Amino acid sequence: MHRPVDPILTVAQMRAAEQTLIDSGETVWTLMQRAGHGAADIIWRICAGRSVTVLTGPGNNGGDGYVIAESLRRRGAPVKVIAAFDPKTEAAQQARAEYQGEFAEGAEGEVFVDSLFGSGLTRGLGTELADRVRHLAARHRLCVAIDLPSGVESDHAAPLDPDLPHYDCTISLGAWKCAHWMMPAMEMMGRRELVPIGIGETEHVARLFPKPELTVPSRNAHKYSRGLLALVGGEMPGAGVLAAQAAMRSGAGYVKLFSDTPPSSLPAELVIDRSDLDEALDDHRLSALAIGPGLGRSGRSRNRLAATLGRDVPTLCDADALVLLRPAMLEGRKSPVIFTPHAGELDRLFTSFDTPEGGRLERLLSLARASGAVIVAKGPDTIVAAPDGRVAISPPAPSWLSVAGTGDVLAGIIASRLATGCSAMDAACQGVWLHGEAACQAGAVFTAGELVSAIRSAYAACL
Ligand SMILES: NC(=O)C1=CN([C@@H]2O[C@H](COP(=O)(O)OP(=O)(O)OC[C@H]3O[C@@H](n4cnc5c(N)ncnc54)[C@H](OP(=O)(O)O)[C@@H]3O)[C@@H](O)[C@H]2O)[C@@H](O)CC1
Ligand SMILES: Nc1ncnc2c1ncn2[C@@H]1O[C@H](COP(=O)(O)OP(=O)(O)O)[C@@H](O)[C@H]1O
Repeated sequence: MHRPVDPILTVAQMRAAEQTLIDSGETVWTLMQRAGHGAADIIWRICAGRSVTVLTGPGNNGGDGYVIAESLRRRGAPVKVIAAFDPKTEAAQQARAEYQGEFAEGAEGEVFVDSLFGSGLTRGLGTELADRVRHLAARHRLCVAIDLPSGVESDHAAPLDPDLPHYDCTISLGAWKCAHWMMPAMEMMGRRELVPIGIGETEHVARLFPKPELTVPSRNAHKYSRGLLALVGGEMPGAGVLAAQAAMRSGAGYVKLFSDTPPSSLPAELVIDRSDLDEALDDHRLSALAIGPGLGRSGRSRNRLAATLGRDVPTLCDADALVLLRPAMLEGRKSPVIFTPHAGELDRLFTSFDTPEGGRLERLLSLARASGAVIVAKGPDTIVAAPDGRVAISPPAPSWLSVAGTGDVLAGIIASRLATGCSAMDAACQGVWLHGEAACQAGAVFTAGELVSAIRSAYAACL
């Protein structure tokens, strides 16, 4: 992936980025103007002449609200401001002074703009303010949050009060923040819009990963040059077959299943190697291995995992492999490893690798460093963390993925990308993206098998 991708900043990183702009000659006022006018452009399109109520707070987020209100007023939109606080910062006071429109105490209308608190939130709203926000949200047809919904602590993506409203649109100012893309807060955001305010390349905690750019096989490609992937099966080989079917559609030229007890019905193109695992693993042409789907948790399964990880070949571990995995099994390895845990498997990995408590991103990075593996933390907000400190967050995938077997499909896709020669980080990001896109293409209520069928069109969309 070579395209520039969107950085995601912590609140401290956002402040540092704003300070860099101020050091280069901008002022908070000019930045607020840029942010407010950019947000007003979006709200103007949303309100389409309908009445707008802007709730303002004491800080610069409130200041943005006044800039938005004045900008909409000048264009002829019916606007009212509800000032929950007097402005405290210089820029917010200036914005308040320039606003020439109406004020109200309470209002009903079409569009509610929440400009109460943004990244400066230091505590929960408390009953009175939270009630006020809920009440206003309920009395307007559309709700728009400026920068962040009020009451959301951004770095941990945490709503600090119960039952805060869900918004139709959240307009992020300057750069994305963690809460825009991480659960549980991301659920409240609605459509996300970003207003640039001139922030350049900056220190960031994570990136939002973009659509991968895949290529057609070279003219002289053959099955081995495109990558030989072996899925190491176990006690329940059906899951391995599902992963293999996904892998066969995700780039690798040759996919084998190492299993001495394969299911009776198999796709004709899937090659089964029933020989002793050590013998099968001796193939020097193997470009990647994957183990976990259907492995089981017996002593034999543990031995198969140890034998697999004992080969210094890029390897993906999923499902039962993550439960059986012990740090000693990775000793001496030089080739990359990818772990694809769901929340329960992730907790076990934190225990196995003695990962210190901490914020979610911090903890994933600690696990990546301790294990040397790229971690794909699956869920509604899949996060990929690498041992070198890189973190990428997936754009949200359809919740129809919450059905048995879709994790096996993801494991097959990522392992296939790994077999093609991608780095572990690229394989993980490309795989998660293809999986999410396949889910979009599959529509509603699909099975894991139907998701596999949709990989082809997801792949084609990346060529
Ligand atoms: N800086 C820039 O260059 C630009 C910044 N921009 C904008 O600024 C926003 C950040 O502004 P900000 O730092 O002033 O914080 P903001 O969210 O308005 O609130 C802080 C105030 O609220 C108060 N407070 C906090 N929590 C509270 C609670 N629960 N209940 C009650 N009070 C509470 C807190 O007071 P204190 O904690 O001291 O009591 C303080 O007075 C950012 O999101 C973006 O919209 C853009 O204009 C672009 C340029
Ligand atoms: N609510 C959801 N929204 C988006 N993606 C989801 C959701 N629930 C699960 N997924 C995705 O579906 C897959 C489920 O994987 P996993 O839990 O390992 O299932 P299984 O073990 O049954 O194959 C993961 O890729 C996960 O990110």
